[in-house]
Amino acid sequence: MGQTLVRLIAEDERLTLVGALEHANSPALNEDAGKLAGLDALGVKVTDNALNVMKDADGVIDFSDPSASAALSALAAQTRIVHVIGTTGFTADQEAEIEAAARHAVIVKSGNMSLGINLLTNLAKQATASLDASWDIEILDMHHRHKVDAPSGTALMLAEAAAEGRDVSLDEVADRGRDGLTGPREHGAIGISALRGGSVVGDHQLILAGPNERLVLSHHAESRDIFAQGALQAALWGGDKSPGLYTMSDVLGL
Ligand SMILES: NC(=O)C1=CN([C@@H]2O[C@H](COP(=O)(O)OP(=O)(O)OC[C@H]3O[C@@H](n4cnc5c(N)ncnc54)[C@H](OP(=O)(O)O)[C@@H]3O)[C@@H](O)[C@H]2O)C=CC1
Ligand SMILES: O=C(O)C1=N[C@H](C(=O)O)C[C@H](O)C1
Repeated sequence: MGQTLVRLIAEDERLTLVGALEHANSPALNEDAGKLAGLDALGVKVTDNALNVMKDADGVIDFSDPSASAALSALAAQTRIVHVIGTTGFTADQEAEIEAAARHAVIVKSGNMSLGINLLTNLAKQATASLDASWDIEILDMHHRHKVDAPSGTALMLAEAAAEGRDVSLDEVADRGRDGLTGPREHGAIGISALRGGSVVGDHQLILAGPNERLVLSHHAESRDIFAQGALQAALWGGDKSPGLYTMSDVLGL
């Protein structure tokens, strides 16, 4: 995602790349961010000194790792810049750290930055609010073989929306990953499953399996550009907002 962002920022005259961050052991340190993204040199060297970069920036766009994103949110609070978080796979404690940082910085966080998925999330809520619990809800994600977290952040967004539509707590009804002699499906459960393989950018389905009919809401990401475009839109949107924790629905006005 870093390389995709560098490319799209270089193409957008509203935006200037002032830094590119990696961790202290990254082989990319001191490399030119433009060259790493397959462009001409941009004169921006990759660094692990986040504070140094952030003090000169209006925003930081972050698709990295949960502990890195939680730490970065504290620096965003310190430097008062917009923090766009696309990273997925947070623990409850890391979510709480980000919420605390959002008292001092504009933080836009979403498990999926694309317009299509954020619209689908609304549709998921509408569909599950309209159908009773005789319709079983199953959510499926498929991603490339390099993805390290499961289920995807998007699958969890869809599950939250489905639970909200049905007016139940996701924690109480989520059924994550079946294996072995599971017994019959729990009435009212929201099933969440993950497939990994190949170079799939990101496929999601919300399946409503009812008595004698099945409704499938699905989204296929065809390029990672859609996530980067959403993140850049969020960074620009956040520029004149008050500190707080926002979502892509806020950015898109959905
Ligand atoms: N919300 C959305 O729309 C999207 C979210 N994502 C999420 O974004 C995250 C990253 O995805 P992706 O780009 O595919 O993953 P990659 O592994 O390709 O990129 C993550 C990068 O972050 C680096 N990194 C790890 N720790 C730190 C740190 N402490 N400080 C700075 N950089 C660090 C990694 O370095 P190294 O490889 O050396 O460890 C790597 O270069 C994932 O959580 C993914 O689920 C992805 C796409 C869209
Ligand atoms: O890791 C990815 O690639 C993606 N992660 C996000 C997720 O966990 O939902 C968004 C997108 O599907 C790509």
